Amino acid sequence: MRVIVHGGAGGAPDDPEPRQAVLDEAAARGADAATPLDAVESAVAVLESDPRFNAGVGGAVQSDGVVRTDAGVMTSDREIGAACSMPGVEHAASVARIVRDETPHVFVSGEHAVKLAAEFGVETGAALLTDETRERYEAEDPPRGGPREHLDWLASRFGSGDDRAGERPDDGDGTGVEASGRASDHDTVGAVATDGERVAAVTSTGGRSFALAGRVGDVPQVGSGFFCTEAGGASATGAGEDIARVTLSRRAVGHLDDGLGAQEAADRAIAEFEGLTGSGAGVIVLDPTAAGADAAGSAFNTEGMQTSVAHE
Ligand SMILES: NC(=O)C[C@H](N)C(=O)O
Repeated sequence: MRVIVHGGAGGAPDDPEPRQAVLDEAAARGADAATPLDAVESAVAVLESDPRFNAGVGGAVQSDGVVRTDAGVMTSDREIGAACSMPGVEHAASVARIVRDETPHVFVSGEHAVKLAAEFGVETGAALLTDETRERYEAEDPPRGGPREHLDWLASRFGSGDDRAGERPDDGDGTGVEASGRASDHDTVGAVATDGERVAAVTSTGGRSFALAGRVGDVPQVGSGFFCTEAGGASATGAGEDIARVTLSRRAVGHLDDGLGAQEAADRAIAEFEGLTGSGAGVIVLDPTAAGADAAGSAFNTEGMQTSVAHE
């Protein structure tokens, strides 16, 4: 099994070494699995349980002080499962897999996704809000009223929390965001795996900090946060609204379809994303037909995106 994982694109992390160790562990866990689908689920489960990443425990908080998780999974036979807006669900990717495996649907949301998780044995009621995230939220004078008050509150705050998803380094031309405040150590996670024939891709997240309660980004949207065909798979991270606008993962896999290698496909998809949106993102790509280092590619236009590749 060959597996590539990412720990999110955004600001440069304060503690890259311990984060890299967790990513390496996640990739190794995936490489041991029996199928590509088992591989991506087990790899991402390691990252969802680690508060250094913005998925599961340590996920981004929404405007009402609640962490809601989202995930999507797809396999090369074009079977899809996605689940979103789940408070208290650490392993969102496992719920996405349940949607794929156990329902005739491709996407289940909110309280019904949480009920589905509980009935199929995925833990619910987990404490996803860390003390650090709660303190940061409470320091922002949280809104009390309805969505209009929340929108006013988040106008200057959305995406400015620990995740800083999609933030690009300031290159002096005014298109980037000047690095300020605390560097990111929390970000979306994803994995792509192949056994040389079958492929699976998954992405899991807590979304973006200080988004409107109920906001759902690119991550559980097929073609945006994740995509997979016989040509290969991709998992994206970064500014979710912009990723959805250009269906970044579909774009990367489309370049594999057109005959590009994994690295070229990732590079081209990010170049196109930047050209179309001026925003920041990253993507990992896996090509089941390639061998060795050529099989995996990754690209980002943010300050950082850590990845790990393992092969069993
Ligand atoms: N950190 C991230 O990658 C955030 C994710 N793409 C979202 O917008 O929900």
